[in-house]
Amino acid sequence: MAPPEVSVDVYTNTGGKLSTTLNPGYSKRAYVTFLAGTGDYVKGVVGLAKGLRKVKSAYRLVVAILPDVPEEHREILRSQGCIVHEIEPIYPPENHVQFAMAYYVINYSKLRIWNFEEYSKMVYLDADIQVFENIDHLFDMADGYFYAVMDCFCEKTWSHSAQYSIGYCQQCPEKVTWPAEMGSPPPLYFNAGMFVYEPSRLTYESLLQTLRITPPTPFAEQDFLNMFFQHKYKPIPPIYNLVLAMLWRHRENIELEKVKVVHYCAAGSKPWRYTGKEVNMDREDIKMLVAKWWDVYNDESLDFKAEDPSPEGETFLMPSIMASMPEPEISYIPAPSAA
Ligand SMILES: O=c1ccn([C@@H]2O[C@H](COP(=O)(O)OP(=O)(O)O[C@H]3O[C@H](CO)[C@H](O)[C@H](O)[C@H]3O)[C@@H](O)[C@H]2O)c(=O)[nH]1
Ligand SMILES: O[C@H]1[C@H](O)[C@@H](O)[C@H](O)[C@@H](O)[C@H]1O
Ligand SMILES: [Mn+2]
Repeated sequence: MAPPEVSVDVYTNTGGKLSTTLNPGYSKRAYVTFLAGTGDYVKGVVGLAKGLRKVKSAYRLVVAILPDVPEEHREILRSQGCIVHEIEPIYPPENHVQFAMAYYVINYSKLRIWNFEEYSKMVYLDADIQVFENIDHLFDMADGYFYAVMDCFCEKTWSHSAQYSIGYCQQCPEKVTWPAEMGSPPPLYFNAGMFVYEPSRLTYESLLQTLRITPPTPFAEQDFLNMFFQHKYKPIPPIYNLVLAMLWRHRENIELEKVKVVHYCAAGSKPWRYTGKEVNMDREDIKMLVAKWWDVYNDESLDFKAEDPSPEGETFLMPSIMASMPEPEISYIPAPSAA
């Protein structure tokens, strides 16, 4: 049976409030990011909030913050229209593991976002991500899966892995094939800087319980989520999370002009720390993408204004329109053959 239509207040990312008759399901969507510490990642979140506004996203940005984020930074985020949601840190079980980056340990706290049950569907985005085109259609994909973009194993951060020492990457599995004597190739592995998921108390509890018996590994919660959602994972095209190393490792897999979401994760590429000195950082495409991030960040017209009326042509999808919409065009990347 169809859910009842009720009148609800919907706050849009552009600051408007739409009081209208809707299927309540559509108001229960939001973007979510994560912020820890007193450092400069807060700039990334501000940039992201402004980026989502620029592309006229219909949904708010929730920021899951650890207790160590200073009040001053929380205030900046609220003044940019973000919903600030404090979470408790999560620590993995004790183990002597070397994380690919020492600070990755804090990322286990991200698991708390499965407890945000006031939302039925969320799109998680790292603070070092920028959205250059509207991706609201990702919320319309079928429930019951975990959607994310396949990662690349070619950078030095992967040097601890078998993939790296063999020279195997799932982005070009035919180039260096997985040695038969090592069994079947590893399952598809996603980058956990961007994903589409459904908050659920049951899943949340299962995540925490599983973590208790799972020793930490170099890519922290990214490895953990890959293991946990292995059978629910559906790859989406790299335009939804351009891991920058793809530009010099697998250029043939990327249509740069079609990219909607850029992930400034390569060493030296965080726009707010960018110097251009690190390896690959003097590339023209990188300079262009860093400049594009700054354009959004510095654009005062994108600052949140609480009194703004909802703009005309807001891309808010009414159920009746939704019904006549074609399915979003997602061409799933085929899995590499197990042979
Ligand atoms: O001091 C910090 C460090 C990190 N973060 C948050 O944690 C996220 C993850 O950190 P990075 O973006 O620096 O990490 P990478 O993109 O290099 O790492 C990748 O691997 C990580 C393994 O823990 C995570 O899965 C992450 O989402 C994934 O993109 C940041 O975007 C930001 O949201 C902070 O708030 N403050
Ligand atoms: O999974 C990792 C991780 O996201 C790193 O931050 C990034 O630099 C690597 O390229 C990627 O493969
Ligand atoms: Mn990141």
